Parts: sequence; structure tokens; C-alpha cells
Amino acid sequence: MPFWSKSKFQPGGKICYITGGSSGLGKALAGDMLKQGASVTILARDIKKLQEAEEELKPLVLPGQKLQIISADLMSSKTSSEALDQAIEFHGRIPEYIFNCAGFSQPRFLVDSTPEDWQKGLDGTYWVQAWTAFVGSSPLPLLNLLSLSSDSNTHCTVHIRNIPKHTQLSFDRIDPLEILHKTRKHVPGTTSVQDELYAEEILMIDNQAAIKKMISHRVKGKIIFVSSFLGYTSFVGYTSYSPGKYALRGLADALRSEMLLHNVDIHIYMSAGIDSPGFVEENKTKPEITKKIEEGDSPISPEECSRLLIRGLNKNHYQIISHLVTDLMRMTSKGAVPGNNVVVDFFLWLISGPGVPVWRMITDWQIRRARVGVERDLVVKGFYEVGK
Ligand SMILES: NC(=O)C1=CN([C@@H]2O[C@H](COP(=O)(O)OP(=O)(O)OC[C@H]3O[C@@H](n4cnc5c(N)ncnc54)[C@H](OP(=O)(O)O)[C@@H]3O)[C@@H](O)[C@H]2O)C=CC1
Ligand SMILES: CCCCCCCCCCCCCCCC(=O)[C@@H](N)CO
Repeated sequence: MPFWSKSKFQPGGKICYITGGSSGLGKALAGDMLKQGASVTILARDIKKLQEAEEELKPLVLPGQKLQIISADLMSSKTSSEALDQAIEFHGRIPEYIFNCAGFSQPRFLVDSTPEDWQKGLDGTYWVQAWTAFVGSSPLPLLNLLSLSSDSNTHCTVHIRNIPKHTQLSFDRIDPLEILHKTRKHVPGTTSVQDELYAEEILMIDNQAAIKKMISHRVKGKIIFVSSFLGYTSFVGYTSYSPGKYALRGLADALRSEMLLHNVDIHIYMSAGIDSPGFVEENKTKPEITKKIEEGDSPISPEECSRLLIRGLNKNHYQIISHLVTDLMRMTSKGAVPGNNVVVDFFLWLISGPGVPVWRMITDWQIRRARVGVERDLVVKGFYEVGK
């Protein structure tokens, strides 16, 4: 790359926080980031898969680099916040690059879905990424605070609630003794151990959200969300998956705009099929008609997918694209966000204008043709209440 267009994405010496890093795209990306000289934290729920990934990635860790695994279910703000704090503790500073690769998909017909499937769908696509970017305040009682090591650089705020007026004290680092000493002055009569336990109930620290942490520490960083082709448009089988992937686009668009005020860059990866363990899993519940529509796509390997994500970051694309079909969909669905390349985008736009409606008409026709078979299956299952 010529010196005048040096990429803003420079993983060497940086800390990469990769959710979903035990499998598929996240694991491939963790390997690539280590190869480029970064220290890496990978997160997922299943500790066994994480340990296997750690074994695989270990040979890539050179002196000066670190690799951490964290087992956490990132569908809640509390666990997302605690996980991020563990990474900050381990690396000694806030990660510069946050990759939200975690996500899951269980395509099925609406008539076969439960309300829980929809809830899990949104939690497992939207919240699993949104909380990491914006983990809410996670109140920690003082007792937990005391168990933290004293060299953490995490910024924290202590709230003292039951003195005449609510008092807030800010600290640049978590040093439990210093915090205890300073807060005690504000709480009348806390001198004995007994009183400290009493203070435990009234003292809370609020750890800040990832983005707020990055802003307040003036970290020049990036937050990357992973959406999908199915975050631009959707079709049969994806009622529980697409809403969250569309929502991520809304979140990323609003954040991109607001982060123009700060040093944090936002990107969103709109990938089509990835031939990952997750893909094998989703195909187990995927209806035949959904598979038929997807024949128009050629899934790529997680390694290729990671390479194309890195290429997009090097080109500083806001919406990063890995497949031609997604690029065509981008041109009809991107709203007012920045494009990628004026000339290429113009030609893509020329093709997508008539091409996308034609594809949709063909797809609708395929679905209507599948109707007889689907109805027959539902009759066999005794689904219909009338016209049995
Ligand atoms: N495969 C595809 O065709 C496409 C995938 N995508 C998106 O790309 C991303 C990566 O996909 P892919 O490589 O296929 O994924 P995989 O299913 O192979 O891996 C998903 C990773 O996310 C982790 N994960 C899932 N849920 C949670 C959770 N609640 N908390 C913490 N970790 C979690 C998984 O670990 P564990 O289960 O142990 O928690 C695993 O490490 C996803 O966001 C997916 O939606 C986008 C387009 C196409
Ligand atoms: C002129 C326009 C032509 C458009 C042709 C489109 C062909 C069909 C592409 C379907 C791609 C589906 C990817 C799903 C990825 C995903 O997110 C899931 N695997 C997760 O469950």
C-alpha cells in the first residue's frame, strides 16, 4: 500500500477483542490478527471450544503478544460488561479493536417457531453484539471491588447513595484501598470492618460502556459489527434472524454518525454465506425452500471471509462486503451511508436497479411453487384448524 494511503487499520501491537472467536469467522480473524502482531482476546460460551481454539492459535503468539480466552454468554449487559473488564485487566488497557463476530441462526418456518425462538433470535443476533459495544453500567458491590487487583487501569465511578445528597467520586484506576480510603471520608462513621460491610451495601462502582471507555480514554479504535446479506433483505425462514441483523445496521449507522465527534470508527460487515461450523448447524433446521433460494450464493471459507473483512478495513469501507450479490443488495438498501468506491458503486448501481427486482420476482415465484409441498406437510402434521 503506498505511503500516502496508509491504512488506518494497523493491528500490530494493538489489542483485538473478538467475540465469537472460538469458531468460524471469529476464529479465523483471531489467527489473522495474531499473525499481524496484535494481542487477542477471544470470547464464546463453550469453554471446551475456546480451549481447542486456544491450542490452535497458541503457535501464532510471539513474544510481546498475548492471547486470552473468556467464556461468557454475551446476551446480557452484565456478562458483556464483566467480560470486557476481564480483558482490560488481562491486557492492562482498553482494546483498540472490538470485533463483534458472535451470532447464531436457526432458520425455520414461522409456523414451526415459538415466541422463545424469536426472543432468542433477537438476543442472539442484536443484543449479543450491541451489549459489547454499549455495555450498560455494571454495578459492583465494594466487596467485589476489593477482590480486584490493584493495578487495573479501568476508570470507575463510586456512587455513595445514602448520605444527604448522592455523591459520585471518579477514579482513573481501580485501587481498592485508595477507593476505600477516599469514600470512607464521605460516609460518616465507617471506621470498623462492620462499617465497611455496611458500606458494601451503599457503595457501587459503575464501569463504563466500551464506547464510552474508548472515548474517555481517547483511544483511537474501531468497533466492527457483523451483520449479513440478510441485514439488507430477507426471505422465507429468517423471521427470527433478520430483524436483529437489520437492527445492527441501524445501530451502526447511528453510531457511525455520532462517532464523527470522537476517535472511534464504526464498520459493519455484511457477509453472505460463510462455510463455518455455524453454517453446518443452521442447515439442520433450514427449510428446503430456503436452501433453494440460497443456491444463488456461494459460501466462502471463514479464512477467506476474514481476509475480505481485513481488506475492507484497510480500504476504510464503512459497509464491508465479501460477495458480489451483497454488493448489489447494498446499492438498493444502503440509505444515506458512505459508499465504497464511486466508480465501482456506479456500475453496481446500474446493475442492481433492474437486477434486484428481477431476483425478487424469481424468488417469490420459487416460494409460491413450494406452497403445495409445504401445505401437504402441514396437513400431515394436523396443523390446519379448518379445511382439514
Ligand atoms: N455462516 C454464515 O453463513 C453467515 C454468518 N454471519 C454472521 O457472522 C458471524 C460469524 O458466523 P459464523 O462464523 O458462521 O459463526 P459460528 O457459528 O461458526 O461461530 C459463532 C461464534 O459465536 C459464539 N457465540 C454465539 N452466541 C454467543 C453468545 N450468546 N455469547 C458468546 N458467544 C457466542 C460461538 O460460540 P459458543 O456457541 O460457544 O458461544 C462461536 O464462537 C455471526 O454473527 C453470523 O450471524 C453472517 C453472514 C453469513
Ligand atoms: C441482482 C441481485 C441478485 C441477488 C442474488 C441473491 C442470491 C441469494 C443470496 C442469498 C444469500 C444468503 C446469505 C445468508 C447468510 C446468512 O446470514 C445465513 N447463513 C445465516 O443464517
